[in-house]
Amino acid sequence: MTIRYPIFKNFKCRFYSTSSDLKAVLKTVIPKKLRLFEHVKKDLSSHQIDIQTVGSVIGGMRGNKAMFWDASSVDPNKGVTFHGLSIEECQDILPKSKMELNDPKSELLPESMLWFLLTGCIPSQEQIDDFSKTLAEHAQLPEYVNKVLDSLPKSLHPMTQLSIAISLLNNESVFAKAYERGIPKDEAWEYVFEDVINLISKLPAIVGKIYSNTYYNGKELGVINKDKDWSYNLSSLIGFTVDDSINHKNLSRSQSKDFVNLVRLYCALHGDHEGGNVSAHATHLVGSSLSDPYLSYSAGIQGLAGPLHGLAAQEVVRFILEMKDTLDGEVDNDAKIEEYLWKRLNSKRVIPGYGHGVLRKPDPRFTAIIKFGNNRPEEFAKDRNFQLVKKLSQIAPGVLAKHGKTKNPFPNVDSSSGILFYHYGLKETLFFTVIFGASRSLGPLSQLIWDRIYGLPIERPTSMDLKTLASL
Ligand SMILES: CC(=O)SCCNC(=O)CCNC(=O)[C@H](O)C(C)(C)COP(=O)(O)OP(=O)(O)OC[C@H]1O[C@@H](n2cnc3c(N)ncnc32)[C@H](O)[C@@H]1OP(=O)(O)O
Ligand SMILES: O=C([O-])CC(=O)C(=O)O
Repeated sequence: MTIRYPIFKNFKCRFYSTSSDLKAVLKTVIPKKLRLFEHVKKDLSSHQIDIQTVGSVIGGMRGNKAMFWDASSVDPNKGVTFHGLSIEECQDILPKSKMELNDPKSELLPESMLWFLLTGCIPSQEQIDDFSKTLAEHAQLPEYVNKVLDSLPKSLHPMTQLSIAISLLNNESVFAKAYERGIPKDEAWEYVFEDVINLISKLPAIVGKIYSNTYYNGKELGVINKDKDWSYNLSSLIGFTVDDSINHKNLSRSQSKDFVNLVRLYCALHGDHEGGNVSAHATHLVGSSLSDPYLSYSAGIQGLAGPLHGLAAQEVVRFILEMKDTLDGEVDNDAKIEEYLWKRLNSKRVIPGYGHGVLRKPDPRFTAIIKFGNNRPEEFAKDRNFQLVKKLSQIAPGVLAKHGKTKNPFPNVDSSSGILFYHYGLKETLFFTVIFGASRSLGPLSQLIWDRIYGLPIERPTSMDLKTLASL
């Protein structure tokens, strides 16, 4: 058995376990983390971190270091790191599909990212092969979830359907049942763990069902293959694989492989972005009242469904397509693009896919996704939408800087991803954020398990009224 130990600086997993049982591996990591947590709680609780300002209280708590989140952090200039590793480092070191080990274009698996986020340990290929199988074995949806999804109007936004499906699964919650029965606080995480794995296992089937119901009259588009990874199965269930789906977009074998790898990359990269973003924060907040993982993540999904957050993924594609029409296909006409952007800004609308609450440089996730397209010139060299996305990333920062409002005129992750899915035939723009919703489960739900391991309290900040603020 090959075991891949972490090779990066400052990154040691002393209690590395070869078990293919994720929970067993997690148990080896817990004691050390708990000791550190106890030290922080006991010895450092009164240490001051930052000065609180009125601007932050009325300004969306921007810059307020008020949350505890362990698996990822976001540097304004460098972007996200996962347990200290950059995107490229994760791409290099996290296990890929066992079927594509020798393919340089094969991407890291979201389940590898989940394992890493949760344990801080780099999983071996064998661990991930087994874990993918476990996820696939639990993928089937209970019949009542299918029935409720079937009963929803096709006009209901796919993100609303997603939050409904996830909420419904609260009926399965072993944590909620155990709590009702009465469990000691320090055992809660074990039930939360089970719910989290069950929920993540079922996301491909939920995504597939919503896609099929909304756009294909409920027709079965593909099946789960228990020997395949989570992203492959998600791709099959929306009809994009050659062997396990109807392949309704007539993708060649190589295009279908690309599509699956795009889903893998997209989902691994969108998995976590520290704790303060709306979807992560909402999941954490709701979970702090001991709502089970299904209810907590459903709240996260409802936050992701806002256009300033995850829904920007859909808004960008619509924006790019509309702009291309207006430009009459002249996607390299800088002057016309600038004019288009100014028209939008002057009508007091945002440029979707640009700006960020934390980042102050181009989002490295944007860059990684553009690289995915650049590495496939046979597909993307002539794709005018892709060309326009790249062109825009050269022109929009100058325009936004001149406009002078946004603190960050650079592209964020949402500005590139959708148009690549679009290229392979996934053209239903309202659906893009649903894939984001499947991926964002990785980080916030891992943190939710740790929230219960640490026994974090209910989140309850204090609010202030205008009169009090005005009198400061
Ligand atoms: C996965 C993700 O969630 S990534 C973000 C996805 N969202 C988008 O792409 C939507 C477009 N972007 C935005 O609306 C913002 O940049 C956000 C929501 C991402 C961040 O918001 P903030 O932290 O408040 O940004 P910032 O402090 O720079 O905002 C200052 C001003 O610039 C404006 N601004 C920020 N970004 C943009 C933009 N892309 N286009 C036009 N104006 C913008 C804000 O609306 C705000 O205007 P106001 O003073 O009239 O209220
Ligand atoms: O960090 C944020 O606020 C938004 C974002 O990019 C994400 O959640 O991925």
